[in-house]
Amino acid sequence: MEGLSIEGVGKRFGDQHAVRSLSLEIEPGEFVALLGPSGCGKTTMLRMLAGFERVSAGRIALGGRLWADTTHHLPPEQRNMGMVFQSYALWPHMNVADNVGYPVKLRGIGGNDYRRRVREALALVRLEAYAERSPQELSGGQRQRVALARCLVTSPSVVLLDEPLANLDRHLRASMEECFRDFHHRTGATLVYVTHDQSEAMSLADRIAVMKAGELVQWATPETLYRQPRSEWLAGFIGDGSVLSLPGGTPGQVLATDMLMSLASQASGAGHQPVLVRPEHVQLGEQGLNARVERSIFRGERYELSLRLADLTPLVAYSPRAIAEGSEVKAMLTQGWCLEADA
Ligand SMILES: Nc1ncnc2c1ncn2[C@@H]1O[C@H](COP(=O)(O)OP(=O)(O)OP(=O)(O)O)[C@@H](O)[C@H]1O
Repeated sequence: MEGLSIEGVGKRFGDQHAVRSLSLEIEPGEFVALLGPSGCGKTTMLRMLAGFERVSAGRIALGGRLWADTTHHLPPEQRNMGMVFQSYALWPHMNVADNVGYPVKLRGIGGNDYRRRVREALALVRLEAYAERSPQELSGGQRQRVALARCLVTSPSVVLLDEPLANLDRHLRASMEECFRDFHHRTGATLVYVTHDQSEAMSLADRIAVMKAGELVQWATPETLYRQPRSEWLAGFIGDGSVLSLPGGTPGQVLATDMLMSLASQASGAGHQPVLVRPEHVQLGEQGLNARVERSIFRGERYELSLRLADLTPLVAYSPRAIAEGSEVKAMLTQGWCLEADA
């Protein structure tokens, strides 16, 4: 298996930079998500990987094989990659088995080899019993599994997925996430998965490239993105939490309780260092900063509280029990993470 290498890749449409100098070294068999808000350039990056768009700068290679640079462009069918779209793109006049077998037929493979490959691909997505059905007779999740089977029937070393769960309801998304995990585990293919849904990216990917306005903001594991997001913008994009402006600390520094409480109690909006405090690092009790409960939302296993500190800074906390809205509480901050301020 070979790694996918993206070096300084850029894409311009006229004057507009859709992607700027993006570099990622993706390990063989890694599950990677490109995550970011609408318009950040993730689909354009995926289309350059697929070979549907040319690169305006940089280079893309799989192992030792050059896929694209500014003078060279390997066409999609020579890249040994498969692609899954949110629209499924199944042929309505073909049954499930014929849809799955189509790419194999295109390669001139027939007979027993053809039938074996289709059977194995359908087994991988657990749809053997649906081989004779037409796509219209399937649910959205089943159609997406057919699209997955069709993509892996040619054993690609790289699979590109463009928001594959966007058309599915919440319940189905959860079970399809399991299907992708299983699919990744069984095939060992390198997966590049585009999504704007941070919880989907966090639960699926080994590493996530977060993009904003065409640029890479951070390339890290889900745990690192959650615990050590680089910037204020990223902290707001990933997970729950509050950002306090404190008069001390430097970006990349962890603040323990004493230091954090000392800075927070002198803050009163005077600080300039953004500090992320996750809800699990806010303890309600006998001591701490004075806060007022503005909203309490029941989340099943806990209550999510929106607090307001005396200097009016909002603070999110969790509580195992209900606390009435309007109550006065005391909040201890047990850990903070210093962020880069947004420009
Ligand atoms: N063919 C094109 N011609 C001109 N501009 C384009 C083209 N394709 C994309 N763009 C622009 O490039 C930017 C990035 O678009 P892209 O589709 O990659 O973003 P995205 O992050 O995938 O967004 P979404 O989640 O909404 O699909 C956008 O501003 C878009 O308008």
